[in-house]
Amino acid sequence: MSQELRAVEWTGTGLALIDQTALPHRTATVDVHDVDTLVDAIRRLVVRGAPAIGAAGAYGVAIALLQGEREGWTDDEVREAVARVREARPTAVNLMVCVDRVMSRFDEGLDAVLAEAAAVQREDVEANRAMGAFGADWLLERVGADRPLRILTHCNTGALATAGWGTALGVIRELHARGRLEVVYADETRPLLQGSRLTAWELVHEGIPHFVQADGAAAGTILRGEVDAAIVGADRIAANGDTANKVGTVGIALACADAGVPFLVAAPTTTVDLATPDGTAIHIELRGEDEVLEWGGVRTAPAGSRGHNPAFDVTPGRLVTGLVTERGVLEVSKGELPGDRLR
Ligand SMILES: CSC[C@H]1O[C@H](OP(=O)(O)O)[C@H](O)[C@@H]1O
Repeated sequence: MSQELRAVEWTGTGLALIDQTALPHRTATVDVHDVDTLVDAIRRLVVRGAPAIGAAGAYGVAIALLQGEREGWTDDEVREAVARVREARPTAVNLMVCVDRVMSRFDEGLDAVLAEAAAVQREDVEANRAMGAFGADWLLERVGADRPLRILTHCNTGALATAGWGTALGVIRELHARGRLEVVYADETRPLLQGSRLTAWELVHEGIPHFVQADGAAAGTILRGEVDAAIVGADRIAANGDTANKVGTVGIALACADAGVPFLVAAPTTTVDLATPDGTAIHIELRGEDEVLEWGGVRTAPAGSRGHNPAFDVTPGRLVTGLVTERGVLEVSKGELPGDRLR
């Protein structure tokens, strides 16, 4: 059920976004008919996940066009509104790539913009399905064809984070569909708990066996040999394979390297940014201090404490065993680099 849900849905006159801040205990949608509401929804992670915000940004061009018609905006004012959508979050390159792709059809009018946005969404689901197969094939061939696998993942990379099926969670779904998944260890993923709230919600709905664990448990789980591989998503992948992903990812990669456990990144090629040479050039979003100082509106840290809240970290390409894309698996740590292979 959850694998088929649509985090981003065009209604014909606007967007219906699953409100991911409300899950798992409440299902709600946010209806979007104007640019300010869309920018707010992206910034508050109502809609989140690199490919999902890419799809939302793609349709954001149509939202700006329709609002411009209602409010009598000039083309320049519509373009300025689209730029605010494009800049709503800085790290996930999918947002910029998808907005730019749809804007290439701006002068053809609303129908062309909607057709391009629909293509963005359709192609993302197709890419995720292909990634699922490539990733499952790679894992079963390299890690263990003789028994079901134990997989660790971080944050949420499922249908909620994409146009459908998922990236890393799409590989996990594929293993489960093939009867080759024993268990998933899902990091809760502080501070916004995308793992315990969203990944667990998707896994429960599909009967996929899993544990939710504290982020701090991940390295020990890996070093004790309790998982066969780790697989995560990505928000921006540089030409040398350095990968920006949810904060906490690099610790998992370091533990995998020490334990000799494969560390896989699953992402569509729309997440690869060949214009960024390496991870030092990736803008890491710093989010509000309160997200780490409180939970559910209740302050957990004492007054006087400051919050340090980078939303992502960068895993060096040398630690990426494999980059799973819709075009196959690049063994980045062995020198198969996105910049060489994906131009
Ligand atoms: C399928 S990409 C998901 C990617 O995006 C998440 O970030 P956020 O929840 O802040 O949008 C996280 O980095 C995931 O790996």
